Amino acid sequence: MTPTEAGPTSRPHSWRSAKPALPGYNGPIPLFSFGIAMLDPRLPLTDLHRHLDGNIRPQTILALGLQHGLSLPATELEALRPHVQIVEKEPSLVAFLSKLDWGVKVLADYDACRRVAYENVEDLKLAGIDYAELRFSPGYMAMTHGLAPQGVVEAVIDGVRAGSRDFGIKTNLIGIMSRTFGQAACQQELDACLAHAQDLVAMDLAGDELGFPGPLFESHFRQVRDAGLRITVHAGEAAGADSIWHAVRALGAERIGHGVKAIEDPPLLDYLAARGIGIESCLTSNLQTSTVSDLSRHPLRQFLSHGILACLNTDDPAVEGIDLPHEYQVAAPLAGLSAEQIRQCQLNGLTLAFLSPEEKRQLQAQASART
Ligand SMILES: O=c1[nH]cnc2c1ncn2[C@@H]1O[C@H](CO)[C@@H](O)[C@H]1O
Ligand SMILES: [Zn+2]
Repeated sequence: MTPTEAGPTSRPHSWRSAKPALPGYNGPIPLFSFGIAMLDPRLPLTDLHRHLDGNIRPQTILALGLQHGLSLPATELEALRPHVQIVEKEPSLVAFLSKLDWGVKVLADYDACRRVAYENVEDLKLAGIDYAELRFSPGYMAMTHGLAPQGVVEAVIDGVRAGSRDFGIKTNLIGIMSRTFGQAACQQELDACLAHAQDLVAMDLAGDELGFPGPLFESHFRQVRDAGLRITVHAGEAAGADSIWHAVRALGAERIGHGVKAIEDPPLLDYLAARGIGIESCLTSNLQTSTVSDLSRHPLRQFLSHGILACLNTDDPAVEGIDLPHEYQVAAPLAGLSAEQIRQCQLNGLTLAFLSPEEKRQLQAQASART
């Protein structure tokens, strides 16, 4: 794929699904989402919640499958697509997550991990993103072919660093513990990440929130805090507001991934707003996991009007068949956000980034300088 000149409003690249990936998008799209730029080019565009291992291109899955002689459910792109991309709303988070599996099943060696990490940065460029925090689960990426999680961490660092250099995009990495595989597997992922703590900005907990609740991971996050890494936790997506309370009070989360269920607990809304705890919203993902039944019912606009620092992000863009411009230009208007609230999300992305004040100033200065 050749990198193209892509501004923030460029169309998704051709390997994305040709049509909107969702039943929810077949309805009318508000007129005001056309013709009015929902992205402010004078502000940096950030994606703070983006799984690198949930953004493996379908073509790359095919290519790696062929290269390593693996048997895939299909040998052509269009036939493979329904196995690796959401084509219909899934009934649950766990059903949605199974769509990520083929992407990691083709990671047969460290070069494959390096390749997908590198391509992830090219995708940022194609989407017009200025800064991203790419998160990944080394154990999940390692498990099919018996790779060492620490080797995966090294390959991902290497690939993302090369991509950042070649495509000129600022990135940071967040390590994920995949709760779905239990406490011991998470400890292995944590050990692999902490061996390279200087190359990561934060740790996260992702996967099956209902089956593996936060209290199982308190000792893990004690180690994360001791290592001086920042903390974001997936919470209030499949489980309720209690899961968010636990993430902020017991695990030390400064940001919450999704946090949709906070809307059920007004004192929690007050708490998040008062403490400046960010909510990393991922609108299309929340629709595709059936966390919300319809984007018009998504609580993001209420979070914003409550003064919570919420921002717009992708989650697993290749699996969802979207990228960040779609979230700003289509999903956010469908979720009832005003143009001013959408701009506030863009601002909040910079505020919430795991960057120093000086790095934020630099990103802002670069955006201000473009015409
Ligand atoms: O929306 C999500 N909610 C919870 N966990 C997720 C989501 N998307 C991906 N993962 C999980 O993150 C790890 C890979 O980075 C895997 O554990 C995957 O299941
Ligand atoms: Zn996520």
